[in-house]
Amino acid sequence: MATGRTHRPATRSRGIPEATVARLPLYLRALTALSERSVPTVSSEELAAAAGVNSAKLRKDFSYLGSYGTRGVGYDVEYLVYQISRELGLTQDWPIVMVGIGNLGAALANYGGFASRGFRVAALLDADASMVGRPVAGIPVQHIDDLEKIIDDNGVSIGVIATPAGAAQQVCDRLVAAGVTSILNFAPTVLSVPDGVDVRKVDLSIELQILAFHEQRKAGEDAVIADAAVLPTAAAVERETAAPAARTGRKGPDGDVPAVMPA
Ligand SMILES: NC(=O)c1ccc[n+]([C@@H]2O[C@H](COP(=O)([O-])OP(=O)(O)OC[C@H]3O[C@@H](n4cnc5c(N)ncnc54)[C@H](O)[C@@H]3O)[C@@H](O)[C@H]2O)c1
Repeated sequence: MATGRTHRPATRSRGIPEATVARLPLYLRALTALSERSVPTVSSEELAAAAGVNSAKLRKDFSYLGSYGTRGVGYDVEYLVYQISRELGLTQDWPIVMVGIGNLGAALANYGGFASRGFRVAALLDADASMVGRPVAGIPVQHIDDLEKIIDDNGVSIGVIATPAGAAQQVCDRLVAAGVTSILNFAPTVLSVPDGVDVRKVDLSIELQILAFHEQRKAGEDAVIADAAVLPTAAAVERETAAPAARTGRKGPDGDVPAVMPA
């Protein structure tokens, strides 16, 4: 039994590496913005910059799609939108269910970006009976007891979990038993799923912790720079220490008296 992230080989059966698949939504987002501005073509450099990806990587990624662009013209924006959408399986609608309609679940349900990208919310489910029938984003919340029937009736293969961590595994097991094969998990816990089930995990606090790590490192570098900045002033110290050194005859390793001792 596998756990955690998406359980797929590094290369998909059609020969597109998983890392390329992960970048396709970035290209699609940038291309959709260009398409909305009626931009007909885009160079690999412009698109790479808009997607926040290295342009050589972009050209390599597009070669897997059989898309090479036209020298001097670039890539046809509309065609590339179609190609990437097709590759990502977005040319069809995907019904999804969301489980756990609290603060986060309600915010997700209200997010317009799912529908515009072909993800239709088939049902919002919660274990709290007092929430049943209450509309969230115009969709009445249904009880978790109806999960199996809803999944079956709507042909749902993607489930979103936004329950407390303690309930997430049990919800996951029910989703999988009912036929769901892809899960987007917002609960801060690692889910165990059988082979053939994909789990993607979103955890904003982990992203923040990574940013905190970089902030800390930047602060450390700034401190080093600040220390370096005081070195000229330390030259004064050097001048001061030079006199006693001259008196004692002590020398630094390169013949000079060290201005500042390492901390
Ligand atoms: N991934 C992230 O970045 C991120 C951000 C915020 C919150 N979270 C996580 O998302 C989850 C929800 O957070 P929240 O603030 O919306 O909590 P919340 O308490 O407001 O909502 C949780 C909802 O889940 C329901 N629920 C509980 N057990 C259930 C079950 N077995 N079946 C169906 N529904 C059930 C509750 O009735 C409630 O409506 C938590 O696990 C939280 O840690 C993750």
